[in-house]
Amino acid sequence: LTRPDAAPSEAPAFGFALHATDGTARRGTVTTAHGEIRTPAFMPVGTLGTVKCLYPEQVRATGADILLGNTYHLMLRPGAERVAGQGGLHRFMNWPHPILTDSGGFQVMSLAKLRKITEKGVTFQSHVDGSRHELTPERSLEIQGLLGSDIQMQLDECVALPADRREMERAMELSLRWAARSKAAFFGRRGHGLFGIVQGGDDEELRARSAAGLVEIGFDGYALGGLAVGEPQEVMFRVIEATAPALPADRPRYLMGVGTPQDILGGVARGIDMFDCVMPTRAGRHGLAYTRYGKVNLRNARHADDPRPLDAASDCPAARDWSRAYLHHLVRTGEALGAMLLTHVNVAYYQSLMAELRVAIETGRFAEVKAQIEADWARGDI
Ligand SMILES: CNc1nc2cc3c(=O)[nH]c(N)nc3c(CCO)c2[nH]1
Repeated sequence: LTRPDAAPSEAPAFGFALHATDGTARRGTVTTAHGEIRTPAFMPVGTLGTVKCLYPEQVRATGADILLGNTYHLMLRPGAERVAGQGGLHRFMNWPHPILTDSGGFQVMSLAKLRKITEKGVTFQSHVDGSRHELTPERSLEIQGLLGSDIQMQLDECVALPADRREMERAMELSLRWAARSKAAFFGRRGHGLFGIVQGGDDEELRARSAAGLVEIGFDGYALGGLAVGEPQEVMFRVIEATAPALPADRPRYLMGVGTPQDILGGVARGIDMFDCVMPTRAGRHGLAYTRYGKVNLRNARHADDPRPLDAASDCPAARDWSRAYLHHLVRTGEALGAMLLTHVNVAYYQSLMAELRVAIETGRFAEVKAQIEADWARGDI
């Protein structure tokens, strides 16, 4: 792995290598200035420069190669220039491995107040203190550069579904124009990549136009945006099936904001390489555990006298070394250790799922492993 303080000249060039495919499932490696990412990969979300309730080394020990940070949140607190002054986000949060930052557009639309979208960019009021801010494709990349993230995302406009076709077309075409401005503004230090984001809602023709437009501009990777915004799973899968084949096979494909273990399994099967979702971390803080046999709600009184760990076979200490009775007690009393242990359980489960899928694709057993995973989920936690 590259030293976190590697001088730009020593950093490896940004790249993607495809090692194996099994059907449309892909096994690859993304190379960045701060190290390699084994795909299919799940990125735990570290919105404010922390994966909530976990130490960075715990996150690393679960098998995570890359974290996600957010331009919107970090530009408001503590400020991009301040993070840069502290040596950048890797140093600031003591995570010397790859980081991907989202561009802020999605978070503005879902969090900020008084948002206004123009050709230039988006203006908004902070949800924290009401202060006014502007994000343009150029300023978003300037912020991501100050943070020092290894994979930077273009500023885009994501519309909630269902939406009418004109609205999806307008946002898709604006995002494409912003993609071109992002490419022009991106000063890609060695080992840092810029991803374009496919929009177009649930309309396959709009998605095809967006993908073709992005490929024409040329990016280091391509994200599928505008999904996991309220549409049924089968709509999401249909959009992936229509879009993935239109993207270059030799570039990473990132499905933004996805998802449940079931969404991820279906996304990997359809050719997606990278995922991010707040689900494992957020659920952990709410007493919900993800295990190989499905979800377990530790708030439920049925666990009050259960001496068993969540998963005795897990290599995650939080799933192995404490009883359900104890976890139930911590959740019911609102003890911080409850959120810490269940976040650890969930992030470790998501990483173990990705590791199992990577091996399955390498060994040509993806269909068989997928069926076994789905059978374990159906069996449920007993
Ligand atoms: C939870 N669902 C979700 N859908 C998304 C869709 C988008 C999108 O279309 N564009 C950008 N820039 N980010 C997105 C994000 C944040 C990723 O964590 C999404 N997150």
